[in-house]
Amino acid sequence: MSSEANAIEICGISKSFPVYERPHHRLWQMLSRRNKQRWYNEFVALKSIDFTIARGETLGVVGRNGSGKSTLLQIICGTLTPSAGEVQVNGRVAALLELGSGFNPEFTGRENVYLNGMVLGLQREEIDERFEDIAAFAEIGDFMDRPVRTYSSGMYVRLAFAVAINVDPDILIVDEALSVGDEAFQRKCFARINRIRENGATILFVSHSASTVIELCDRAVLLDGGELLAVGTPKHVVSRYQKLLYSPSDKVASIRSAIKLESQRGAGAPDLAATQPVAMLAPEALGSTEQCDEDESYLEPGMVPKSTFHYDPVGAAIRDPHIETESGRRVNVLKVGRDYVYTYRVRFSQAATAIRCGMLIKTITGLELAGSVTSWTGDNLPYISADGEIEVRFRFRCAFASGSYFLNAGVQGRLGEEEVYLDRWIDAAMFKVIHEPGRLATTTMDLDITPEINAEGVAMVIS
Ligand SMILES: Nc1ncnc2c1ncn2[C@@H]1O[C@H](COP(=O)(O)OP(=O)(O)OP(=O)(O)O)[C@@H](O)[C@H]1O
Repeated sequence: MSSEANAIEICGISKSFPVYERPHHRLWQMLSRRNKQRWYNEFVALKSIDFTIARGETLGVVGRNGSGKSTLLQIICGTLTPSAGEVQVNGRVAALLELGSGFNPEFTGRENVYLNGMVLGLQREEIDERFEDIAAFAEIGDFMDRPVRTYSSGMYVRLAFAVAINVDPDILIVDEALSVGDEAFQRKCFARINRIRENGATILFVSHSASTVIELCDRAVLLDGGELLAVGTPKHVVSRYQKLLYSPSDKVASIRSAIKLESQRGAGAPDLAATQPVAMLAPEALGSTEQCDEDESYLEPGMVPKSTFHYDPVGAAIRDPHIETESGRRVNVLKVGRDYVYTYRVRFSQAATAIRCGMLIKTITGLELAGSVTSWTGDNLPYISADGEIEVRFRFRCAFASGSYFLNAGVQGRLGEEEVYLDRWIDAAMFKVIHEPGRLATTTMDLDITPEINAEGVAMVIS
């Protein structure tokens, strides 16, 4: 099956794991090999995956948690054996899989660099030559001569990345590793990945970040429940991934089948070589997915922040912070360009004066994007009695590009002479904005900017 034009050929790969209901069943299984009794159930993590990756291609792998991405990458790297099927890998693979793999924790960074380099096929002298570059890229200073078990996760990734990119890989596999480490380091890594890519290497990139996949990859695949659901341009695949991710749970099954059907119809045989043009899919194939598109916005009940921090309240309590449509329907998956209301109630247990209520919208990294207060001085809410309750409403236009956002809520006021926070919640609520094909915003804010190109005196509006 092998073709030299392909870096990786994956043919009918399946992978099952034994799952034991009770820990001692594993032991019983070992002891009962001869009498053929089975003490485990099989969990199928990958089901008949077929695709090829051309040399020099950058492929994004997206999918919900547990969809089989890491399992697939581990099979490609050779650290897991498939239960069925074949993988053909042409070239030297350097992989950055999840933290904890690759290095021996008892050895120093330096020793691990040599070990890793040799595993990846370099001679000791070659590693000697590259060692300074590796150390300079990793920026871990004296930690290079300390055992890796003493490293922070950021240091670990720095060193692992420094090794992986300095062994001249033919194939570089990156599994979300870049999400650890500070932004400056992440930028440096992306710049280096781009250089590796320009030099003709093949890159496999697993990411949950839509914008990264769209920016970095030539093509993408969507895995779901161990199945290859879609293959195509990054934008196309990411939009299908986001539909799955953000759809209400009762619609997931129909959206999943629509995507699958669309792939079968539009893309033909499942073996999609990179050279094969990506079919643009028939609109009717999406069926219920289009129906979901027509919903302006909806509520994903399980989508609540896990980072909520509630300061001790003094004299008032914020209740039920949430977003709703103007007609009062609760939502947390929003559409760009539409108006919404962020609202909460405040119940006072002490009388307060000069009351000001506030809100703040932040990105996932904590970058503050927009905020508002009901007034700067509190003069529009001069007094509330001890048993009073108010409703606070902040109407806003969703001017954010696709992604996740977090909301704070806070109430300030005077108890006697002193101005204090009466109640304050960090990450009180969250929302997501769905990616909409055709929108051209490139960063966090989507201000509906209309680009225009003037060519030879003729004005063209880009639509
Ligand atoms: N050794 C194992 N034994 C049993 N089940 C496993 C094993 N390894 C993985 N799985 C299961 O296989 C499925 C796919 O796992 P995998 O780690 O490949 O998913 P993923 O797409 O990488 O997920 P995530 O985005 O959360 O990292 C999951 O349901 C996982 O629980």
